[in-house]
Amino acid sequence: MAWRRDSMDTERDRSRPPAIELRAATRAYGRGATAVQALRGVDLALERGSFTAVMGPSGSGKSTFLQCAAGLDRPTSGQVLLGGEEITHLSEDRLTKLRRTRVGFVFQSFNLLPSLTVLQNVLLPQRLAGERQDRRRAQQLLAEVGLPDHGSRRPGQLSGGQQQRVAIARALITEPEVVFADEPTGALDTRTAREVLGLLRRAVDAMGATVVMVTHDPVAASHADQVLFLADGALVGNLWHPDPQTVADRMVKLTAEADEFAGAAA
Ligand SMILES: Nc1ncnc2c1ncn2[C@@H]1O[C@H](COP(=O)(O)OP(=O)(O)OP(=O)(O)O)[C@@H](O)[C@H]1O
Repeated sequence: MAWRRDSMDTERDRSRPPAIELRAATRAYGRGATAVQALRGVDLALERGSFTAVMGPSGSGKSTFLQCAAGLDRPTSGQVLLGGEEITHLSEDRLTKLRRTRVGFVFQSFNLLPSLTVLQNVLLPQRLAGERQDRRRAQQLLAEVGLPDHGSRRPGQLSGGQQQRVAIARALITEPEVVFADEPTGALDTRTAREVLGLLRRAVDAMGATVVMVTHDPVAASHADQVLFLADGALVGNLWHPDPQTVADRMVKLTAEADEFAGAAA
């Protein structure tokens, strides 16, 4: 059963390196006096089988963090390790391969290819990586996300929530080390959003997937094990076992501080 992980896996996980690690990661856009410090020395390690939400005021560096951690962008200095392997200095070709096989992505806008069937979309990462396309696993994943009979349809024939379920199946097909989700519920209504978050939670609990999710929504964040808070490019706090109200209170405080800072700088 694709969702179940056995206790042996849990034992093994303890002796394995973190799924993702950042060491003193910085990212500056531009140079000299006009440079923007989007990340200012971020240190963190996220264990395999964990679900982490990343929050922060607008412009705090969440997208930059996600892009550097996922190998879509390179930090200006510092290191990013995926499953213990330093990826900062990999060639473009190797980074591209890594993104196709060792990292999964779920985007706000689903990003399915409209001309492919649902099943072909799920298989796309394996196809792009030149790997054997495991139709059985793709079908199984579609069943797991509640779409057992939708494989031959086109994305345009599905609702937004169903498309996001397909995107989750696609993100899991290669058994990636980390699934990065960027506002995965931003385009969904409340009930559908809850279902999608429940699926991400199940992927972590039952499959041992590791999920890192950027979100503005305290309710979405409360599905994670931990929330990391970013402000002005730095990690300024975290919250284990988050509840929506505590997350919302922290965000109000951080946003007020960011506005105050921006006001003082203007
Ligand atoms: N390509 C770029 N060139 C210059 N500055 C950039 C670039 N991308 C981001 N920035 C700046 O870096 C900082 C962090 O941006 P980032 O998009 O990572 O923040 P964010 O927390 O994801 O914001 P939001 O919640 O609004 O999406 C901001 O000051 C932003 O203006």
